[in-house]
Amino acid sequence: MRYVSTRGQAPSLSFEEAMLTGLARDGGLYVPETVPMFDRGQIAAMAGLPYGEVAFRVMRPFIGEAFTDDEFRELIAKAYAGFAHPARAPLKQLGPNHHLMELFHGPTLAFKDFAMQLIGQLFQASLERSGERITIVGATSGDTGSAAIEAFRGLANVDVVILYPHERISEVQRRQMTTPSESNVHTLAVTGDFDDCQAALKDMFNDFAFRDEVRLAGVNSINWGRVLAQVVYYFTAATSLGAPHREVDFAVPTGNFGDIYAGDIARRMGLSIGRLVIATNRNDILHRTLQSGEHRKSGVTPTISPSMDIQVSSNFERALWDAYGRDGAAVAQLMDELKRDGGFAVSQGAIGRLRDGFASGRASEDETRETIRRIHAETGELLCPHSAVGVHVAEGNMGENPMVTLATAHPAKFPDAVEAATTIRPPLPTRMAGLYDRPERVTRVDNDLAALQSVIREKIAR
Ligand SMILES: Cc1ncc(COP(=O)(O)O)c(C=O)c1O
Ligand SMILES: N[C@@H](CCOP(=O)(O)O)C(=O)O
Repeated sequence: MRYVSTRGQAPSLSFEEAMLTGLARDGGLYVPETVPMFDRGQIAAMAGLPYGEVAFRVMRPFIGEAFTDDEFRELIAKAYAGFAHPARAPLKQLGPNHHLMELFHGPTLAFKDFAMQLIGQLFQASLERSGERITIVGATSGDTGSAAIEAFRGLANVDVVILYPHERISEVQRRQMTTPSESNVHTLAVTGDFDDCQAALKDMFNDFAFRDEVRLAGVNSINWGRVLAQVVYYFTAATSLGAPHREVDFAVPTGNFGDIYAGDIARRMGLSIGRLVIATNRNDILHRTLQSGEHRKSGVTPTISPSMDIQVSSNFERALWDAYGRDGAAVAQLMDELKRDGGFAVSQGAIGRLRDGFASGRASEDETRETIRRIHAETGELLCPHSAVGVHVAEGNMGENPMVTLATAHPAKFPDAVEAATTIRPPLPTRMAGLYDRPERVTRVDNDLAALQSVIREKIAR
């Protein structure tokens, strides 16, 4: 299995190389050259298997020679051992044809743990073999950062540097990143919004001298390994609801487009997914794109679902690459226009293909709060605001198929929003007791590439 860049100019790589490389050297994202397909029998056989076994079967065809079967099984087992629910990604019924997939039982209470815990294991195994030392730099709107720190803290051959937008994440998210005391963890509060942090991260990857000097690696969903690990739970959910014998729809709270893109990969592997519904908050560039055919940035507006306060949706580039018939030159031109002019018109053919694969909707702040209140009153389930955006949009897109909404974070990560909607303040799980008592460690940095690079050099020179 080889991986190629969405911009067509970087060398193709193996799974392990693509995982350690992060962003391709032409600025593109790595994607598998071909997507392996399962037949109906192989998919039917996954129903009811333990999560780790489905993870092995789904991901194995993508990893090539990087790990033996035994090694890979062991790394998967270690990755999911710390999850608090035996099913890992349990389904709950919300209504007659509507299910919620709870993806927040990992160590940092967000769906990011599914991929980050595994990536942590894969990186460690790979670095132990090579003896290399790397600097992971990540941009976060709150959840990726805490999951990355949890996965990499204390490792001897890794520094992990996280950029988050100052005052634009919840207190729990901030404390998860600023209270770990390990000396290889460095948290930077950057002036600006998540898009600024992600743009700075990509600029660092495109500065080859800096990239090579610090041996830069990335664990945002830029990294194909992140997307791959998120493909698995589409299989566990759909097969438990009758796939491959019937279709299942999914509604996905969406920001950087990594999670829903993983669903698209599952569908291309042969899983009977009907519609993939993009659910956005007021930062609705993806919903507007599907409606109008025009992909155009507007400013990022802070919302009660801060992890989705994103307008430059990194993985949409992967979907465009597919929609433009895998034409790297066309994608490179669109990305230049996005950077230079703030947007571009999607071609007729490409927007048609995107509309065939994806539906979309958005939730206002009031709709999000009302959904949290109503679902709690009707079912007893407390939703985090991101999951509530998903449920609201799912309800407007119900068809014949069962609908699964992805619950992407635990309500206790966003206690203010949940309390405002329900009067209930969701407590943190006991394993996180003490989060409010520990001292915080964070460095304020301006949104300036040279300033960020200089702070990173300082932090890793220990
Ligand atoms: C809680 C939560 N929900 C949804 C999303 C959106 O996921 P994606 O960026 O993969 O679209 C994020 C951030 O990524 C998140 O942290
Ligand atoms: N919402 C994310 C944003 C980064 O997304 P990623 O999937 O590309 O890492 C966050 O919580 O940081």
